[in-house]
Amino acid sequence: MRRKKLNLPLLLVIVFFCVYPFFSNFYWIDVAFFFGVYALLGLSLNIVLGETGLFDLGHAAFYAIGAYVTAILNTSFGIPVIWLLPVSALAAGLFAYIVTSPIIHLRGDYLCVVTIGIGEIVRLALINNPFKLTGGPNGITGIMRPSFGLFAIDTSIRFYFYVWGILAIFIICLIRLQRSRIGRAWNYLREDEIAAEMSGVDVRRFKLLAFVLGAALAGVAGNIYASKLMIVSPDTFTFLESSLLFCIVMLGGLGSIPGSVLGAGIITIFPEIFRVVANYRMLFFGGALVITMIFRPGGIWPRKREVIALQADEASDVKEDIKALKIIDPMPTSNVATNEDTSIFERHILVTDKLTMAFGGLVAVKDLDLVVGHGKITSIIGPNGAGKTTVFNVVTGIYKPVSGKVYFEGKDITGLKPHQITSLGIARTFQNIRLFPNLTCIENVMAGLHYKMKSYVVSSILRTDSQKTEEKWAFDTARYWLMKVGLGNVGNELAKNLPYGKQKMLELARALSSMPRLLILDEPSSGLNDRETEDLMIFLENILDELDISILLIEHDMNLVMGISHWVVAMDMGMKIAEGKPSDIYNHPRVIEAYLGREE
Ligand SMILES: Nc1ncnc2c1ncn2[C@@H]1O[C@H](COP(=O)(O)OP(=O)(O)OP(=O)(O)O)[C@@H](O)[C@H]1O
Repeated sequence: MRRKKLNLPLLLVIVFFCVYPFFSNFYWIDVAFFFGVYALLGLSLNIVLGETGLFDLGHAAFYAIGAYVTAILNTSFGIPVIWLLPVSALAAGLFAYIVTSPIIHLRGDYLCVVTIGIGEIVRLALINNPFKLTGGPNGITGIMRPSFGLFAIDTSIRFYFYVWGILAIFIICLIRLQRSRIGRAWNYLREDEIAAEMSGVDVRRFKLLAFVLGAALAGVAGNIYASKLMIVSPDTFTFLESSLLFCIVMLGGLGSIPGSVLGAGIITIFPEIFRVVANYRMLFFGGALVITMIFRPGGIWPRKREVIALQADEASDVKEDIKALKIIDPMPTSNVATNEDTSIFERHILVTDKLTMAFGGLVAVKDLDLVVGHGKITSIIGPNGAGKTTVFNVVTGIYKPVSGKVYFEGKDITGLKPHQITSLGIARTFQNIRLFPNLTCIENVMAGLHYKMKSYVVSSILRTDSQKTEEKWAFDTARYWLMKVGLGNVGNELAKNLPYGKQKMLELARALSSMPRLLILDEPSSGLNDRETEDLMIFLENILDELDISILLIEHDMNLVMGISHWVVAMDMGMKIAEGKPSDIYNHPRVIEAYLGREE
């Protein structure tokens, strides 16, 4: 799948870093050591801020936890610093889990403010020393140096290789995570949380994972820092430190591993070169950040999406038989109740019972009884504001209904989260396309396969055989669906670069890739020209024949509705006003009245 070739620039960089300390003085070796520590910190924040898009301006708190756990356990209990490396990571990760769990639903500036608060609480706790553990404002001294048996890390050169060795290991791990289901899930939710959730990504879980892993890595940096300086004090873990880490990621490039390392280099080396004006360094970084944001909004070294070989000759081994793509089809686990009365549920894949949804005083959907037949196309029509999209949002779990029930294949799915509903076999598209614009088309389609995949952190880092098989399956399946919707030749293109009509088809491919049994389409033909709409009609009829699928759609294009629907439901002001075969609904007086108004 991936072309492997010798990366000469990378090789030269590695050689340079290996020989650098032998041609440098102690001062500059120590600068390079701190460069390494900041690179670790930058990469740790990059997981949260860059990959996942979560604004964390209190990251120094996790760094502090790692440093203080090392300092306390080493000075009080004599536990060797090297053993405390994983302990610091665990402690910082656990702390992150505890403090971010209650606030993980927050976004943007709200999250930013709360993380600043977390950073300040930790710093003040270290100063106030409530449990007489942290040494108050003076901190803790006398931390031992790390050692591997008799080999002590006690010189500048050894510390240099120690930190860069650990950094190299983490970079490899992070690259592997980036190219796995986990990295993609982080990117999906950074791009569009609702679309990610609707594609089957458990958004809360992956946000927490980003915080925990980011904090654990910062904890490792804290341990290394404490063992080098042999002292820790609260002045190191200030809001300014968190802002510097923020600068590293923003300057380097969001989500870019080399960018974070480069950003760390800028933050550590520049103040040393311009020591005379060191007092103005924050001014410099602020200015640099503003200039970068204006001229290179993606950062100095933005992340390039991986280009995966998609040659036509490779396409021949993709099986046309869709059933063959169900290689991994885990039975979705669900704890939903099964309704005993099976008669209506045998004939209909989706049933809503007296569904009501209100926004404040506005009742958008009222007592709606809706059924969608197995293997049929059911359309909902109605004037603007009739409540059609709200029905979709309730069925797919984006909104919780005020009252009423939603049954899918006889199971009560009311109130389940969108990703749980997706994993049960419902997929949807949105009225205003919701793609992951900065990801490639193939990555967009792979989102639909996320919930069927099992690999997690360890298997992704170790690249186990099952993880590689799963990745290949996801890639082949996504490529199949891209070809199926006529986008086989744009797999590596960023979704945002596609014309509107193709974006619609890409969204459809993403929904279909999850192999849903119910496909929900919100105005699929809006923005398409006549030719494209006709192609869409043929496509929908074909997939209905080919797949074991039912379709529910909202549409304003009456030619499409009347042309392909088996059943039409008309809504007005949140209520069902008529339903029946397309020919019955077309001339139905209540429907005409809803669209055109009552004749005086
Ligand atoms: N999140 C929300 N908050 C408040 N009001 C909402 C929200 N979503 C929808 N509404 C209101 O609910 C009513 C129904 O909206 P809905 O989008 O479901 O209609 P629709 O039939 O899909 O219309 P259209 O064809 O224009 O998309 C409208 O009055 C709308 O303003």
